[in-house]
Amino acid sequence: MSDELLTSAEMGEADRLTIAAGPIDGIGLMRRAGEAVAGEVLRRYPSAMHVHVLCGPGNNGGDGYVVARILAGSGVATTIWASGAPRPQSDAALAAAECPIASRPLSVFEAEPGSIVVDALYGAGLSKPLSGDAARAVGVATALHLPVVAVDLPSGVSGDSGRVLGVAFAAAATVTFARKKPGHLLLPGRERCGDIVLADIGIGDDIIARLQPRAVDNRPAHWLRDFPVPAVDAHKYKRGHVGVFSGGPSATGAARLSALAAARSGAGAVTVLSPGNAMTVNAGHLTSIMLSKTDDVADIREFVGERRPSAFVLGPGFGVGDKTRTFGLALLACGQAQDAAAQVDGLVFDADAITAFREAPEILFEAARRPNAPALVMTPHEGEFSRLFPDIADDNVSSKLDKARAAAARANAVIVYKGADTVIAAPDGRAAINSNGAAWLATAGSGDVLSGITAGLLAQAMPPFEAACAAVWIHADAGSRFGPGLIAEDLPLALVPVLRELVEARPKVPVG
Ligand SMILES: NC(=O)C1=CN([C@@H]2O[C@H](COP(=O)(O)OP(=O)(O)OC[C@H]3O[C@@H](n4cnc5c(N)ncnc54)[C@H](OP(=O)(O)O)[C@@H]3O)[C@@H](O)[C@H]2O)[C@@H](O)CC1
Ligand SMILES: Nc1ncnc2c1ncn2[C@@H]1O[C@H](COP(=O)(O)OP(=O)(O)O)[C@@H](O)[C@H]1O
Ligand SMILES: [K+]
Repeated sequence: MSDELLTSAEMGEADRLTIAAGPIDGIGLMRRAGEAVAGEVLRRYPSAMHVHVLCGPGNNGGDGYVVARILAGSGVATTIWASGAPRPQSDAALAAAECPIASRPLSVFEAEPGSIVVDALYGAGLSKPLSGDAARAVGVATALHLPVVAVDLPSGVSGDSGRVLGVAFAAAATVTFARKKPGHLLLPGRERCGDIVLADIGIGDDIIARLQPRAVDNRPAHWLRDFPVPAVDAHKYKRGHVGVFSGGPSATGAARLSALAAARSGAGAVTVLSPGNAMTVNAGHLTSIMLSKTDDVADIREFVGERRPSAFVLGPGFGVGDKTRTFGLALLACGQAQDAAAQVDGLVFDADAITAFREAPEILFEAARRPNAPALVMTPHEGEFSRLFPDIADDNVSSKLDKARAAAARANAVIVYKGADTVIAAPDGRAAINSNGAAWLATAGSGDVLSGITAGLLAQAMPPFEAACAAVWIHADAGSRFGPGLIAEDLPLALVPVLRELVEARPKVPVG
C-alpha cells in the first residue's frame, strides 16, 4: 500500500533505515531521486529549449545537481543557479562534484520566456520563510509564467503542514519520493504542487511499515473491507436503524437531507425525530423515511427502547440551546442504561450539536469518555471547530492534521474536520486526509448529507473511524462526479453510482 503519508521526520528515518539496511547508500538514493525528476521533466517538456535548475544548499539541492547532470547529458541546455555550496563531504556535495556544469549564483537568476524551472532549493528541510534570492526567484518564475517542476515539494511549502512559509513556487508538477507528505494534500500546499508524481527510489515497503505511519491519503483501500453489504438473510432492522433529529417547523430540511442520505447509504430504516410542532411539515415531505414525535428525553428513551436504533444524527437545523445539550448528553448516556437492548452504536454530532457545547465543551468530552458511551463522530467545519476547540484552532504552527488529532484525543471522538482538505482523525492517533473532493460540494446542506452518510454506515456496524473516512470519500466522490449545478438535494441520489462501484470492488479487497 502506498497511501501512507510521511512527515519529514519519518521520511528522514526511512532514508536512514534504507541506507543502514544497504546496499543502496545516500548518494544512491539521491541519484535515483534526481533521475526520477529529470525523467519527469523530459516526459512533460520533450522539446524544452532551456531548463534552469535552482539548487539549494541541502539534499534537495543535491537532487537538483543530479537532475542538471542528466538533462545536460540528454542534450538539453541547462543552467544551474545555486544558493550556497553544499556542505563538504555531504551527498549533495558528491552530486555537485559529479555534475559537469558550473553553477551561477541564485542572486543573479534570470530566465527567458518559454524556459522551464526545476525547483531544487528546499524540500523536507525547509526551516524558515523564503526570503532574499529564493523569494526573488519565485517572483521571476511567476512573472514569466514559467512551468516549474518541484523536487519533493515546491520550495516554501511545509511538507508537514502544507503551509506556505513566506512565498512558495506554484509548480506544474511535484516529484516526491517513496510516499506523499501531509503538505502535498493539505491546503494551501496541495494547490502549489500541481500534479504530484510519486517516484520509487528504492525505499522498501518493509522500511515504511517499520515506521508505522499513522496518517494516510483517504482512499477506499483503507476501509473497503469494512464497507457494509446486506447479508442474504437481512431484514430492514438488521441493516441498521438511524434516528435523525429535526429542528422546529421552519428548520426541518436539514434533518430530511441527512435522513435521506442515511437511507441511501444502506441503513435499512430511518426515522426523523421531530418536535411535535414540526410533525405536519415533516410528514408532508417524507415517504420511505419514518417519523416520530420527540419533544423530550423521555421520548428519546422510549424510541431507543422500542425501536432499537443503532445510530443517531443530532445537529443539522436543530438549533443551539439547552435542549440540544440535553439531547446530546442523553444520547451519550444511552450505553449506560441497564437495558442492554438500549445500546446505541454510534452518534454523529454536526452543526448545532457542536456549537451548543461551545460554552462548556468539557461536559461533552466527559460524557464521550465514559465507558460504554456510544462511539461519537463530530463533523465540524472550520467555524464549528474553533468554537469547540478554540485553543487548538488558534495554534498557528500545528497542521490541520495535528489539530484534528488533538481534538479527537481530547473529545474521545472521531473528528471530521471539514473543508476542501477534510481531515478525519481518531482518538488513537490514526488520521486520513481527503483529497477527492471538489468545490461543488460547497453548497448549503452538503454537510447535512455527510452526517447522514456517516450515521448510515455507523448503523450498519462499520467501525467509527472507517465509517467517517468512507462517508467523507463517498460524499466527495458523489459531489465531484455530479459537478456543476450540484445542490444538496442532488447528493443522496448521486451516491448511488459511487456505492455501486464500491460494492462491486469490495470482494476484491483481501480480508485480514
Ligand atoms: N530523506 C530521503 O529519503 C531523501 C531525501 N532527498 C532529498 O533531500 C531533501 C531534504 O534534504 P535536507 O534535509 O538536506 O533539507 P533541504 O530541503 O535540502 O533544506 C536544508 C537546507 O536548506 C536550508 N534552508 C531551509 N529553508 C531555508 C530558507 N527558507 N531559506 C534559506 N535556507 C533554508 C537549511 O538551512 P538551515 O535550516 O540549516 O539554516 C539547509 O541548509 C528532500 O526534500 C529530498 O529532496 C532525496 O535526495 C532522496 C532521499
Ligand atoms: N472547496 C471545497 N472542496 C471540497 N469539499 C468542500 C469544499 N467546500 C466545502 N466542502 C465540503 O462540503 C461540506 C460542507 O459542509 P458544511 O460546511 O457543514 O455545510 P452545510 O452546513 O451547509 O451543510 C463538507 O463536507 C466540506 O468538506
Ligand atoms: K523544492
